[in-house]
Amino acid sequence: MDSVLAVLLWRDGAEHGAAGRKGRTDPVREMIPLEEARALVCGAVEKLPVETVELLDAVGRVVAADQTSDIDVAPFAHSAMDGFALRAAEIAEATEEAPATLRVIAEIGAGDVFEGTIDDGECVRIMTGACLPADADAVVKYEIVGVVEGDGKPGSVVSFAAPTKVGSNIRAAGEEAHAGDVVVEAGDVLTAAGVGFLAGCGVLEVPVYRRPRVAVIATGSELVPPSEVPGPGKIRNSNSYAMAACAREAGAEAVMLPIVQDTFEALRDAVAAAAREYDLVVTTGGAANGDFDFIKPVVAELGELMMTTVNIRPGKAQTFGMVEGTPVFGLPGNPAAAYVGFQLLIRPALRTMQGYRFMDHPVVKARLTADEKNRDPRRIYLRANLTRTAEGYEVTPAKNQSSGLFGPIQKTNCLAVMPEGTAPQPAGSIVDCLLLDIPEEVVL
Ligand SMILES: Nc1nc2c(c(=O)[nH]1)N[C@H]1C(S)=C(S)[C@@H](COP(=O)(O)OP(=O)(O)OC[C@H]3O[C@@H](n4cnc5c(N)ncnc54)[C@H](O)[C@@H]3O)O[C@H]1N2
Ligand code: MOO
Repeated sequence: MDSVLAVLLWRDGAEHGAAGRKGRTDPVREMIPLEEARALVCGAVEKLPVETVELLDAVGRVVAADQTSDIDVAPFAHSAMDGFALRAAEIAEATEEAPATLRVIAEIGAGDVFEGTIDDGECVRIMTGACLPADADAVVKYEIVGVVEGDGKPGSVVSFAAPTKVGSNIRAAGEEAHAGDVVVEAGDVLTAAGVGFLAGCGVLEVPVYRRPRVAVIATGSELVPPSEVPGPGKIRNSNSYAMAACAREAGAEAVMLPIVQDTFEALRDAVAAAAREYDLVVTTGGAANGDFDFIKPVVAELGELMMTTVNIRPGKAQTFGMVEGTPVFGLPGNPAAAYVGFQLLIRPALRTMQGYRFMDHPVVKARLTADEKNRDPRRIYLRANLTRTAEGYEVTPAKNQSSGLFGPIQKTNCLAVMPEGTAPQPAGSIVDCLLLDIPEEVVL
Protein backbone atom coordinates (compact mmCIF):
# COMPACT_ATOMS: atom_id res chain seq x y z
CA MET A 1 0.00 0.00 0.00
CA ASP A 2 1.13 3.53 -0.67
CA SER A 3 2.59 4.81 2.59
CA VAL A 4 0.74 8.12 2.67
CA LEU A 5 -2.51 6.28 1.97
CA ALA A 6 -1.78 3.83 4.80
CA VAL A 7 -1.27 6.63 7.30
CA LEU A 8 -4.34 8.55 6.09
CA LEU A 9 -6.51 5.44 6.23
CA TRP A 10 -5.28 4.76 9.74
CA ARG A 11 -6.00 8.32 10.94
CA ASP A 12 -9.44 8.31 9.31
CA GLY A 13 -10.27 5.01 10.98
CA ALA A 14 -8.98 6.28 14.31
CA GLU A 15 -11.25 9.31 14.16
CA HIS A 16 -14.41 7.65 12.93
CA GLY A 17 -14.08 4.00 13.86
CA ALA A 18 -15.50 4.22 17.36
CA ALA A 19 -18.76 5.75 16.18
CA GLY A 20 -21.74 3.44 16.38
CA ARG A 21 -20.03 0.94 18.70
CA LYS A 22 -21.90 1.99 21.81
CA GLY A 23 -21.51 -0.42 24.73
CA ARG A 24 -18.58 -2.29 23.20
CA THR A 25 -14.93 -1.40 23.58
CA ASP A 26 -12.87 -1.55 20.43
CA PRO A 27 -9.27 -1.94 21.60
CA VAL A 28 -7.95 -0.50 18.35
CA ARG A 29 -10.02 2.67 18.50
CA GLU A 30 -10.56 3.24 22.19
CA MET A 31 -8.62 3.40 25.40
CA ILE A 32 -8.98 0.08 27.24
CA PRO A 33 -8.37 -0.88 30.90
CA LEU A 34 -4.99 -2.39 31.74
CA GLU A 35 -6.54 -5.75 32.67
CA GLU A 36 -8.19 -5.99 29.26
CA ALA A 37 -4.92 -5.05 27.58
CA ARG A 38 -3.02 -7.71 29.50
CA ALA A 39 -5.57 -10.38 28.67
CA LEU A 40 -5.39 -9.34 25.04
CA VAL A 41 -1.59 -9.53 24.73
CA CYS A 42 -1.18 -12.66 26.85
CA GLY A 43 -3.93 -14.34 24.84
CA ALA A 44 -2.27 -13.44 21.56
CA VAL A 45 1.17 -14.89 22.35
CA GLU A 46 2.06 -18.57 22.69
CA LYS A 47 4.51 -20.62 24.67
CA LEU A 48 7.78 -20.97 22.76
CA PRO A 49 9.16 -24.38 21.80
CA VAL A 50 10.95 -26.44 24.42
CA GLU A 51 14.73 -26.72 24.40
CA THR A 52 16.95 -28.92 26.56
CA VAL A 53 19.63 -27.05 28.46
CA GLU A 54 22.44 -27.96 30.80
CA LEU A 55 21.15 -28.08 34.40
CA LEU A 56 22.86 -24.88 35.54
CA ASP A 57 21.40 -22.93 32.63
CA ALA A 58 17.88 -23.90 33.73
CA VAL A 59 17.96 -21.80 36.92
CA GLY A 60 15.04 -19.38 37.04
CA ARG A 61 13.34 -20.98 34.04
CA VAL A 62 10.11 -22.96 33.73
CA VAL A 63 10.61 -26.72 33.54
CA ALA A 64 8.61 -28.09 30.60
CA ALA A 65 8.24 -31.76 31.66
CA ASP A 66 8.14 -33.74 34.91
CA GLN A 67 11.62 -34.69 36.12
CA THR A 68 12.28 -37.96 37.96
CA SER A 69 15.08 -39.17 40.18
CA ASP A 70 17.18 -42.15 39.04
CA ILE A 71 18.00 -43.18 42.63
CA ASP A 72 16.69 -42.92 46.17
CA VAL A 73 17.65 -39.59 47.73
CA ALA A 74 19.32 -40.03 50.16
CA PRO A 75 20.68 -43.25 48.59
CA PHE A 76 21.31 -44.90 52.00
CA ALA A 77 20.53 -44.27 55.68
CA HIS A 78 23.31 -42.14 57.14
CA SER A 79 24.33 -40.26 60.22
CA ALA A 80 23.30 -36.63 60.68
CA MET A 81 25.91 -36.12 63.43
CA ASP A 82 29.46 -36.97 64.36
CA GLY A 83 29.04 -39.49 67.21
CA PHE A 84 28.41 -43.14 67.93
CA ALA A 85 26.11 -45.54 66.07
CA LEU A 86 24.42 -48.10 68.28
CA ARG A 87 21.21 -49.99 69.01
CA ALA A 88 18.98 -47.72 71.13
CA ALA A 89 17.93 -50.71 73.27
CA GLU A 90 21.53 -51.00 74.55
CA ILE A 91 21.29 -47.68 76.42
CA ALA A 92 17.57 -47.75 77.26
CA GLU A 93 18.25 -47.84 81.03
CA ALA A 94 21.10 -45.32 81.04
CA THR A 95 21.03 -42.53 83.68
CA GLU A 96 23.51 -39.94 84.96
CA GLU A 97 24.05 -42.08 88.06
CA ALA A 98 24.30 -45.37 86.17
CA PRO A 99 25.52 -44.66 82.62
CA ALA A 100 25.57 -47.42 80.02
CA THR A 101 28.99 -48.21 78.63
CA LEU A 102 29.83 -49.58 75.17
CA ARG A 103 33.05 -50.59 73.46
CA VAL A 104 34.00 -48.78 70.28
CA ILE A 105 34.79 -51.42 67.66
CA ALA A 106 35.32 -49.33 64.50
CA GLU A 107 35.33 -45.83 63.05
CA ILE A 108 33.61 -44.84 59.79
CA GLY A 109 33.67 -41.57 57.91
CA ALA A 110 31.53 -40.26 55.05
CA GLY A 111 32.09 -42.52 52.05
CA ASP A 112 32.92 -45.58 54.20
CA VAL A 113 30.67 -48.61 54.61
CA PHE A 114 30.97 -50.76 57.76
CA GLU A 115 30.52 -54.39 56.73
CA GLY A 116 30.88 -55.98 60.20
CA THR A 117 28.34 -56.72 62.89
CA ILE A 118 27.75 -54.82 66.11
CA ASP A 119 27.40 -57.26 68.98
CA ASP A 120 25.94 -56.64 72.44
CA GLY A 121 27.95 -54.02 74.36
CA GLU A 122 29.42 -52.50 71.18
CA CYS A 123 29.09 -49.34 69.14
CA VAL A 124 30.74 -47.74 66.09
CA ARG A 125 32.28 -44.27 66.00
CA ILE A 126 30.60 -42.59 63.04
CA MET A 127 30.98 -39.27 61.19
CA THR A 128 28.24 -37.11 59.61
CA GLY A 129 27.22 -38.50 56.23
CA ALA A 130 28.64 -41.97 56.85
CA CYS A 131 26.44 -44.95 55.99
CA LEU A 132 24.63 -46.28 59.06
CA PRO A 133 25.86 -49.78 59.99
CA ALA A 134 23.18 -52.42 59.35
CA ASP A 135 22.92 -53.32 63.05
CA ALA A 136 22.60 -49.74 64.33
CA ASP A 137 19.30 -47.89 64.77
CA ALA A 138 20.43 -44.62 66.39
CA VAL A 139 23.33 -42.19 66.59
CA VAL A 140 24.35 -40.29 69.73
CA LYS A 141 26.36 -37.12 69.07
CA TYR A 142 29.82 -37.12 70.60
CA GLU A 143 29.22 -34.01 72.77
CA ILE A 144 27.01 -36.02 75.17
CA VAL A 145 29.11 -39.15 75.22
CA GLY A 146 31.73 -39.71 77.95
CA VAL A 147 35.03 -41.46 77.35
CA VAL A 148 35.76 -44.02 80.05
CA GLU A 149 38.80 -45.66 78.53
CA GLY A 150 41.02 -44.62 75.64
CA ASP A 151 40.43 -41.63 73.33
CA GLY A 152 36.98 -42.46 71.95
CA LYS A 153 38.44 -44.17 68.88
CA PRO A 154 38.28 -47.94 68.24
CA GLY A 155 39.36 -49.89 71.32
CA SER A 156 37.96 -47.25 73.70
CA VAL A 157 35.04 -47.58 76.09
CA VAL A 158 32.43 -44.80 76.00
CA SER A 159 29.52 -44.00 78.30
CA PHE A 160 25.96 -42.77 77.76
CA ALA A 161 24.14 -40.94 80.58
CA ALA A 162 20.70 -41.00 78.95
CA PRO A 163 18.68 -43.18 76.57
CA THR A 164 18.13 -42.25 72.96
CA LYS A 165 15.25 -42.86 70.55
CA VAL A 166 15.34 -45.33 67.68
CA GLY A 167 16.08 -43.29 64.56
CA SER A 168 17.67 -40.35 66.34
CA ASN A 169 20.22 -38.47 64.24
CA ILE A 170 19.59 -40.76 61.28
CA ARG A 171 18.63 -39.53 57.83
CA ALA A 172 16.57 -42.27 56.20
CA ALA A 173 17.25 -43.70 52.76
CA GLY A 174 14.81 -42.14 50.27
CA GLU A 175 13.97 -39.37 52.76
CA GLU A 176 13.57 -36.84 49.95
CA ALA A 177 12.68 -39.03 46.96
CA HIS A 178 12.54 -42.60 45.78
CA ALA A 179 13.92 -43.80 42.46
CA GLY A 180 11.32 -43.00 39.79
CA ASP A 181 9.56 -40.28 41.84
CA VAL A 182 8.68 -37.00 40.11
CA VAL A 183 10.92 -34.51 41.90
CA VAL A 184 10.21 -31.34 39.87
CA GLU A 185 6.91 -30.94 38.05
CA ALA A 186 6.25 -29.49 34.62
CA GLY A 187 5.46 -25.80 35.07
CA ASP A 188 7.65 -25.33 38.15
CA VAL A 189 10.18 -22.51 38.13
CA LEU A 190 13.58 -24.03 38.87
CA THR A 191 15.26 -22.31 41.81
CA ALA A 192 18.94 -22.47 42.78
CA ALA A 193 18.03 -25.06 45.42
CA GLY A 194 16.07 -26.93 42.75
CA VAL A 195 19.21 -27.08 40.64
CA GLY A 196 20.96 -28.78 43.56
CA PHE A 197 18.01 -31.13 44.12
CA LEU A 198 18.03 -32.21 40.45
CA ALA A 199 21.80 -32.71 40.54
CA GLY A 200 21.28 -35.13 43.45
CA CYS A 201 18.61 -36.89 41.41
CA GLY A 202 20.97 -37.37 38.45
CA VAL A 203 19.13 -34.88 36.20
CA LEU A 204 21.82 -32.96 34.33
CA GLU A 205 19.80 -31.70 31.39
CA VAL A 206 16.44 -30.02 31.71
CA PRO A 207 13.73 -29.23 29.14
CA VAL A 208 12.70 -25.58 29.44
CA TYR A 209 10.80 -23.12 27.26
CA ARG A 210 13.12 -21.29 24.93
CA ARG A 211 14.05 -17.75 25.90
CA PRO A 212 12.24 -15.25 23.66
CA ARG A 213 14.55 -13.36 21.30
CA VAL A 214 13.47 -9.76 21.51
CA ALA A 215 14.30 -7.02 18.99
CA VAL A 216 14.39 -3.51 20.45
CA ILE A 217 13.97 -0.67 17.96
CA ALA A 218 14.11 2.99 18.95
CA THR A 219 12.41 5.34 16.54
CA GLY A 220 13.06 9.06 16.41
CA SER A 221 15.01 11.40 14.18
CA GLU A 222 16.24 13.14 17.36
CA LEU A 223 18.09 10.07 18.61
CA VAL A 224 21.82 9.42 18.60
CA PRO A 225 23.59 6.36 20.02
CA PRO A 226 24.61 6.83 23.69
CA SER A 227 28.27 6.63 22.64
CA GLU A 228 27.85 10.05 21.00
CA VAL A 229 27.52 13.49 22.55
CA PRO A 230 24.21 14.76 21.15
CA GLY A 231 24.31 17.80 18.87
CA PRO A 232 21.61 20.51 18.66
CA GLY A 233 18.07 19.12 18.91
CA LYS A 234 19.34 15.58 19.46
CA ILE A 235 19.18 13.29 22.51
CA ARG A 236 20.79 10.00 23.42
CA ASN A 237 18.80 6.86 22.78
CA SER A 238 18.39 5.63 26.32
CA ASN A 239 15.16 3.69 25.73
CA SER A 240 16.82 0.88 23.77
CA TYR A 241 19.15 0.12 26.64
CA ALA A 242 16.36 0.24 29.22
CA MET A 243 13.99 -1.91 27.16
CA ALA A 244 16.73 -4.45 26.43
CA ALA A 245 17.52 -4.54 30.16
CA CYS A 246 13.82 -5.04 30.97
CA ALA A 247 13.71 -7.87 28.43
CA ARG A 248 16.71 -9.56 30.01
CA GLU A 249 15.19 -9.21 33.46
CA ALA A 250 12.09 -10.92 32.08
CA GLY A 251 14.20 -13.90 30.94
CA ALA A 252 14.51 -12.92 27.27
CA GLU A 253 17.54 -12.39 25.04
CA ALA A 254 17.47 -8.84 23.71
CA VAL A 255 19.11 -7.31 20.68
CA MET A 256 19.21 -3.54 20.18
CA LEU A 257 18.69 -2.85 16.50
CA PRO A 258 19.78 0.42 14.83
CA ILE A 259 17.83 3.63 15.48
CA VAL A 260 15.06 4.19 12.93
CA GLN A 261 14.30 7.64 11.52
CA ASP A 262 10.77 9.05 11.76
CA THR A 263 9.41 7.93 8.39
CA PHE A 264 6.70 5.42 7.68
CA GLU A 265 8.86 3.50 5.21
CA ALA A 266 11.90 3.27 7.49
CA LEU A 267 9.81 2.01 10.42
CA ARG A 268 7.80 -0.38 8.22
CA ASP A 269 10.94 -1.97 6.79
CA ALA A 270 12.63 -2.24 10.19
CA VAL A 271 9.57 -3.78 11.89
CA ALA A 272 8.93 -6.18 9.01
CA ALA A 273 12.53 -7.42 9.06
CA ALA A 274 12.60 -7.73 12.86
CA ALA A 275 9.24 -9.57 12.93
CA ARG A 276 10.67 -12.17 10.53
CA GLU A 277 13.80 -12.75 12.61
CA TYR A 278 12.76 -12.36 16.26
CA ASP A 279 10.10 -13.77 18.60
CA LEU A 280 8.89 -10.37 19.77
CA VAL A 281 9.49 -6.82 18.59
CA VAL A 282 9.49 -3.74 20.83
CA THR A 283 9.62 -0.25 19.38
CA THR A 284 9.71 2.98 21.37
CA GLY A 285 8.53 6.37 20.17
CA GLY A 286 6.11 7.36 17.47
CA ALA A 287 3.21 5.76 19.32
CA ALA A 288 0.99 8.83 19.70
CA ASN A 289 -0.83 10.80 17.02
CA GLY A 290 1.84 13.35 16.06
CA ASP A 291 2.81 14.07 12.49
CA PHE A 292 5.78 11.71 12.74
CA ASP A 293 4.19 8.89 14.76
CA PHE A 294 4.02 5.81 12.54
CA ILE A 295 3.94 2.61 14.61
CA LYS A 296 0.15 2.21 14.46
CA PRO A 297 -0.19 2.50 10.67
CA VAL A 298 2.93 0.35 10.26
CA VAL A 299 1.47 -2.52 12.32
CA ALA A 300 -1.90 -2.08 10.59
CA GLU A 301 -0.24 -2.39 7.21
CA LEU A 302 2.11 -5.28 8.06
CA GLY A 303 -0.32 -7.34 10.09
CA GLU A 304 -3.18 -7.01 12.55
CA LEU A 305 -3.33 -3.94 14.79
CA MET A 306 -5.03 -5.07 18.00
CA MET A 307 -4.61 -2.28 20.54
CA THR A 308 -3.50 1.37 20.63
CA THR A 309 -4.20 3.01 23.99
CA VAL A 310 -4.45 1.81 27.58
CA ASN A 311 -5.95 3.61 30.54
CA ILE A 312 -2.66 4.13 32.40
CA ARG A 313 -0.36 7.03 33.16
CA PRO A 314 2.39 7.18 32.20
CA GLY A 315 2.14 5.12 29.06
CA LYS A 316 -1.27 5.67 27.54
CA ALA A 317 -0.02 5.14 23.99
CA GLN A 318 0.49 1.37 23.86
CA THR A 319 0.38 -0.18 20.42
CA PHE A 320 0.10 -3.94 20.06
CA GLY A 321 -0.45 -6.16 17.08
CA MET A 322 0.64 -9.36 15.36
CA VAL A 323 2.84 -9.27 12.28
CA GLU A 324 3.06 -12.68 10.60
CA GLY A 325 2.71 -14.45 13.93
CA THR A 326 5.15 -12.19 15.78
CA PRO A 327 3.91 -9.92 18.56
CA VAL A 328 4.88 -6.28 17.97
CA PHE A 329 4.65 -3.72 20.77
CA GLY A 330 4.87 0.01 20.09
CA LEU A 331 5.78 1.68 23.37
CA PRO A 332 5.60 5.44 23.85
CA GLY A 333 8.81 7.41 23.48
CA ASN A 334 8.81 8.99 26.91
CA PRO A 335 11.20 6.86 29.00
CA ALA A 336 8.99 6.36 32.08
CA ALA A 337 5.98 5.66 29.84
CA ALA A 338 7.97 3.05 27.92
CA TYR A 339 9.23 1.49 31.15
CA VAL A 340 5.79 1.24 32.75
CA GLY A 341 4.31 -0.14 29.53
CA PHE A 342 7.04 -2.77 29.36
CA GLN A 343 6.58 -3.86 32.96
CA LEU A 344 2.79 -4.01 32.83
CA LEU A 345 2.24 -5.43 29.34
CA ILE A 346 5.35 -6.80 27.65
CA ARG A 347 6.75 -8.56 30.68
CA PRO A 348 3.57 -10.64 31.13
CA ALA A 349 3.70 -11.49 27.42
CA LEU A 350 7.34 -12.62 27.69
CA ARG A 351 6.50 -14.66 30.77
CA THR A 352 3.58 -16.30 28.98
CA MET A 353 5.94 -17.26 26.15
CA GLN A 354 8.27 -18.88 28.70
CA GLY A 355 5.53 -20.81 30.48
CA TYR A 356 5.45 -18.88 33.76
CA ARG A 357 2.21 -19.25 35.71
CA PHE A 358 2.33 -16.06 37.75
CA MET A 359 1.96 -12.72 35.99
CA ASP A 360 1.22 -10.23 38.73
CA HIS A 361 3.92 -8.29 40.47
CA PRO A 362 3.72 -8.61 44.25
CA VAL A 363 1.62 -5.82 45.78
CA VAL A 364 1.67 -4.40 49.29
CA LYS A 365 -0.71 -1.83 50.73
CA ALA A 366 0.93 1.29 52.13
CA ARG A 367 -0.03 4.62 53.63
CA LEU A 368 0.60 7.66 51.43
CA THR A 369 2.85 10.18 53.17
CA ALA A 370 1.80 13.17 51.05
CA ASP A 371 -1.34 14.47 49.36
CA GLU A 372 -1.70 13.37 45.75
CA LYS A 373 -3.75 15.77 43.71
CA ASN A 374 -5.16 13.69 40.93
CA ARG A 375 -6.21 15.55 37.80
CA ASP A 376 -6.00 12.67 35.36
CA PRO A 377 -8.80 10.09 35.12
CA ARG A 378 -6.36 7.34 34.06
CA ARG A 379 -4.91 4.88 36.58
CA ILE A 380 -1.65 6.50 37.64
CA TYR A 381 1.54 4.63 38.45
CA LEU A 382 3.66 6.94 40.61
CA ARG A 383 7.35 6.22 40.91
CA ALA A 384 7.66 5.96 44.69
CA ASN A 385 9.64 4.76 47.67
CA LEU A 386 8.19 2.17 50.01
CA THR A 387 9.53 2.03 53.56
CA ARG A 388 8.49 0.14 56.66
CA THR A 389 7.87 1.95 59.92
CA ALA A 390 6.62 0.76 63.30
CA GLU A 391 3.10 1.59 62.04
CA GLY A 392 3.46 -0.43 58.84
CA TYR A 393 4.33 0.36 55.23
CA GLU A 394 4.55 3.96 54.04
CA VAL A 395 4.96 5.16 50.49
CA THR A 396 6.39 8.48 49.30
CA PRO A 397 6.07 9.39 45.61
CA ALA A 398 9.17 10.82 43.92
CA LYS A 399 8.98 14.61 43.55
CA ASN A 400 9.49 14.55 39.80
CA GLN A 401 6.86 12.39 38.09
CA SER A 402 7.74 13.50 34.54
CA SER A 403 7.26 10.67 32.09
CA GLY A 404 10.41 11.85 30.36
CA LEU A 405 12.77 10.54 33.04
CA PHE A 406 14.47 7.27 33.97
CA GLY A 407 16.29 8.73 37.01
CA PRO A 408 13.33 8.69 39.43
CA ILE A 409 12.72 5.03 38.58
CA GLN A 410 16.34 4.15 39.36
CA LYS A 411 16.03 5.95 42.71
CA THR A 412 12.69 4.49 43.79
CA ASN A 413 11.58 0.96 44.66
CA CYS A 414 7.93 0.65 43.66
CA LEU A 415 5.03 1.99 41.64
CA ALA A 416 2.28 3.43 43.82
CA VAL A 417 -1.09 3.00 42.15
CA MET A 418 -3.63 5.84 42.14
CA PRO A 419 -6.96 4.40 41.08
CA GLU A 420 -8.89 5.61 38.05
CA GLY A 421 -10.83 8.84 38.49
CA THR A 422 -9.88 12.37 39.41
CA ALA A 423 -10.47 12.14 43.16
CA PRO A 424 -7.41 13.37 45.08
CA GLN A 425 -5.69 10.91 47.41
CA PRO A 426 -5.00 12.68 50.70
CA ALA A 427 -1.98 11.79 52.84
CA GLY A 428 -2.90 8.75 54.91
CA SER A 429 -4.81 7.04 52.08
CA ILE A 430 -4.01 3.36 51.68
CA VAL A 431 -2.76 2.58 48.18
CA ASP A 432 -1.41 -0.47 46.35
CA CYS A 433 2.35 -0.52 45.68
CA LEU A 434 3.72 -2.74 42.93
CA LEU A 435 7.12 -4.22 43.71
CA LEU A 436 8.77 -4.62 40.35
CA ASP A 437 12.06 -6.02 41.66
CA ILE A 438 10.47 -9.02 43.37
CA PRO A 439 9.59 -12.07 41.27
CA GLU A 440 5.93 -12.66 40.47
CA GLU A 441 6.15 -16.07 42.21
CA VAL A 442 6.52 -14.39 45.62
CA VAL A 443 3.30 -14.04 47.60
CA LEU A 444 3.32 -11.10 50.01
N1 LIG B 1 -1.07 16.31 21.52
C1 LIG B 1 -0.60 15.35 22.32
N2 LIG B 1 0.71 15.16 22.40
C2 LIG B 1 1.21 14.20 23.21
C3 LIG B 1 0.34 13.44 24.01
C4 LIG B 1 -1.04 13.66 23.91
O1 LIG B 1 -1.85 13.00 24.59
N3 LIG B 1 -1.47 14.62 23.04
N4 LIG B 1 0.87 12.52 24.89
C5 LIG B 1 2.23 12.74 25.31
C6 LIG B 1 2.69 11.56 26.01
S1 LIG B 1 2.12 11.42 27.57
C7 LIG B 1 3.54 10.67 25.45
S2 LIG B 1 4.09 9.32 26.38
C8 LIG B 1 4.08 10.83 24.14
C9 LIG B 1 3.97 9.52 23.38
O2 LIG B 1 4.23 9.79 22.09
P1 LIG B 1 5.30 9.05 21.21
O3 LIG B 1 5.34 7.62 21.53
O4 LIG B 1 4.98 9.42 19.83
O5 LIG B 1 6.67 9.65 21.71
P2 LIG B 1 7.71 10.54 20.95
O6 LIG B 1 7.05 11.79 20.54
O7 LIG B 1 8.39 9.75 19.94
O8 LIG B 1 8.71 10.82 22.12
C10 LIG B 1 8.28 11.39 23.32
C11 LIG B 1 9.50 11.88 24.12
O9 LIG B 1 10.36 10.83 24.39
C12 LIG B 1 11.66 11.06 23.86
N5 LIG B 1 12.22 9.81 23.34
C13 LIG B 1 11.75 9.14 22.28
N6 LIG B 1 12.52 8.06 22.04
C14 LIG B 1 13.48 8.06 22.96
C15 LIG B 1 14.57 7.20 23.22
N7 LIG B 1 14.80 6.12 22.44
N8 LIG B 1 15.38 7.47 24.26
C16 LIG B 1 15.14 8.56 25.03
N9 LIG B 1 14.11 9.40 24.84
C17 LIG B 1 13.29 9.18 23.81
C18 LIG B 1 11.42 12.03 22.74
O10 LIG B 1 12.55 12.74 22.40
C19 LIG B 1 10.30 12.89 23.31
O11 LIG B 1 10.82 13.87 24.18
O12 LIG B 1 3.38 11.82 23.41
C20 LIG B 1 3.16 13.04 24.15
N10 LIG B 1 2.56 13.99 23.29
O1 MOO C 1 1.52 8.17 27.63
MO1 MOO C 1 2.41 9.41 28.39
O2 MOO C 1 3.01 9.31 29.75
O3 MOO C 1 1.09 9.42 29.67
O4 MOO C 1 3.85 9.38 29.24
